[in-house]
Amino acid sequence: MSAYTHEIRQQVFQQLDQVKLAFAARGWFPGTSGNLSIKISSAPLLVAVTASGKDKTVCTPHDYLVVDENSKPYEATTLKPSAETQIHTAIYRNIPEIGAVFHVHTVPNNIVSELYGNQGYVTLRNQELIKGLGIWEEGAEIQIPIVENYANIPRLAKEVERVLNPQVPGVLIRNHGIYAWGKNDFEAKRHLEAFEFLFAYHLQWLQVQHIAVQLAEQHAIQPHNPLTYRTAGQL
Ligand SMILES: CSCCC(=O)C(=O)COP(=O)(O)O
Ligand SMILES: [Zn+2]
Repeated sequence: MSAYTHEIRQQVFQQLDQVKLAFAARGWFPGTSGNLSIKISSAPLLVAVTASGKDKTVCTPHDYLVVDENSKPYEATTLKPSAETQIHTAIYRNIPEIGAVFHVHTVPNNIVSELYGNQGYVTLRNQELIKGLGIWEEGAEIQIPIVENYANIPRLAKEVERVLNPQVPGVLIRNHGIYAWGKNDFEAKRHLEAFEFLFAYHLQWLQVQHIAVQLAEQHAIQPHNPLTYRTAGQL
């Protein structure tokens, strides 16, 4: 990472704008939810992060600020960093090679987090898009950690820190959303998109499976697809 300059800050803010508008176009920031960050430097840790409570469907000169390793503004500003900045800095501290952390609230990530919240993780397998997470082995199976949605952000950040697995670039917060990261903004975006596809697929598959079982019962036949016999948690 380069040393901090005004030019670098502007460049990183522009990168954040691009990611923000792409996610906003998908409706991934309902009700001002979500936050984004890109690392500017590792030593000292400096991170450009979204300001709290902003409408993320638009771009203004007051959307981002730079924070330090303590999640405090690095320069004088009237902007407040995202209320969840400590989760971002905790992830950067624990996985030093990453360069971007993105957080969105979507219906699929919320439902999956609730469905498997008691278990503390969701297992996904048999999906090509697991490769989108940078996991290329054949027949890969991944477990995405799920933590409780503590209102106390330092506690929530500690909980996220506790379950971090550098092999799986994301953590779900129950009935809240997902944090995903990557070595840069391009990779973090790819990871987040892959997670969201996998969650949407998983939920639709559960619905189709349910319909297949109902139809089979109505017609007193075995459901056609052998995958139907897997338990939901294994899908
Ligand atoms: C209105 S959503 C509740 C807060 C939240 O979960 C979130 O992601 C946005 O918080 P921020 O302070 O980053 O705007
Ligand atoms: Zn949030």
